[in-house]
Amino acid sequence: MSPPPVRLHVTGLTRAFGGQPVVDDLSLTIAAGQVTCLLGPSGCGKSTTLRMIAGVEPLDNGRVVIDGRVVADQGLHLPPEARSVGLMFQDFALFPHMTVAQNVGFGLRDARDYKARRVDALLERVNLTGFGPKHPHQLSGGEQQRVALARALAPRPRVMLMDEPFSGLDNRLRDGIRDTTLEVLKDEGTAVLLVTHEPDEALRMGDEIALMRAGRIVQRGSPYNVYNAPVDRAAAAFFSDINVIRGTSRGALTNTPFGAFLTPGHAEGAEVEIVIRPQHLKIDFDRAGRGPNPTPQDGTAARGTVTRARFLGRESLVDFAMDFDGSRLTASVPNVFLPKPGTALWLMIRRDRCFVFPAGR
Ligand SMILES: Nc1ncnc2c1ncn2[C@@H]1O[C@H](COP(=O)(O)OP(=O)(O)OP(=O)(O)O)[C@@H](O)[C@H]1O
Repeated sequence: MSPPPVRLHVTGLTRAFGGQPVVDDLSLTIAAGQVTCLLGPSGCGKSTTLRMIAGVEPLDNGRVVIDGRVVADQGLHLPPEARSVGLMFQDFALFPHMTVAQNVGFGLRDARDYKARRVDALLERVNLTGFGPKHPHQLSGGEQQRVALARALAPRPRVMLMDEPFSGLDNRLRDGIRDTTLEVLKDEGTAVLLVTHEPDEALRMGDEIALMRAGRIVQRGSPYNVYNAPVDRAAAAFFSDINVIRGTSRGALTNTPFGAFLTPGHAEGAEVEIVIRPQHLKIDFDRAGRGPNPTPQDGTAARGTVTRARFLGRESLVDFAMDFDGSRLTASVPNVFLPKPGTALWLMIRRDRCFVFPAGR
C-alpha cells in the first residue's frame, strides 16, 4: 500500500513581532488522515504558526504548501478561503441568527439539493440528526461544538487547523467530543494540525506530537516516543512531574542514592541530571532495616523517610528525603497509599526508565 499523500508541507516558517522572533524556521509535514498535535507552553508561538498556515497572519519567511500547491511564501499570500483549510477555534462562534443547517451549509456553493444532502450527512455524522432547524442558542456547548465541526468539514478541506478547540468545554463533555471529532476527521481523511498546551490532550489525540518551545519544534514523534524518550529535561517535565537526581560523572559513572549509574558520553567531572518520572520509582517496605531484595531490573534499593503523602484520586504521591544525601524524591503509587511522615521505606528505580542529560539543559 502506498503511504497516504502529504496534505500539508510547511518549511522554514518564520515570524517576528517588534524584532522578536516568535516562530523561528519551523518545518512540518502532515499526511492525509494524520493528526499532528502542536504542543507547547503558553506564548511559544503555536497560534501564530497556525494562523500563518491558515492565511490570517502574514509570514516573514518560509513556505506553506497545501495538497501540492504553494499557498504562501515571501511573494505570495492566498486568502484563507482559497487555501482549502477548515478552521476551528476555542470561541468557534456559530452565526446566532442562522439555523444549524444554515450554519453547516454556510461555506457550500453547491446546488441546493446537493447542499441539503451534504448538510444532512454531516449532521448525522456528528450525531445531530434532526437538529437542522434549531438555532445555536437552543443547543448545549457540546452540541454547538459538533455543529462547528460539521461546518468546518462541509467544504471538504484538505487540512483542518484547530486551536485549543476543546478548552471551552467542561471536563465531562470533553473526552466524548474529542473522540467523536477524531473519528469524523479520520473518516474524512483530513490532515489535522491541532494546537494545544495540554499534554494529555496531545497524547490522546495525536498520531504525532510536535513539541514546541520558543518558536521552534524541539521534538517530533509518536506520543509513545515523545513521552518515553524526551530530548531534554524540559521535554520530560512537560508531560509529568519528574524527579531529578544530580551528580558528577567520573570514569563514565555517576554516584546516586541508587548506586553508580553508567553515564557514558559525559566529560570527566561533568554535572549530569538523571531524570525519572514518579511512577517509575517503586516503593518497598523496611523489614526492620533489611529492605527489599530487588531483581536486577529493579536496580539497587535506597532507603528514605516519608516527608509527605497525598491522595489524588487515581494515585497517591509520596515524598521522600533520601538517607544517602537528603535529596528529595517523589514516588507515585496507584490508588491509595498514605504512609505517615517519618516512616522509613525503600525505593527502587527502573533504570531503563531513567533519562540522563547534561545538567542545566
Ligand atoms: N499580532 C501580534 N503582535 C505582537 N505580538 C504578538 C502578536 N501575536 C502574538 N504575539 C506574541 O507572540 C508570542 C507567541 O504568541 P502565540 O499566540 O503564537 O503563542 P501560543 O503558543 O499560541 O500561546 P497560547 O497557548 O497562550 O495561545 C506571544 O508572546 C504573543 O504575545
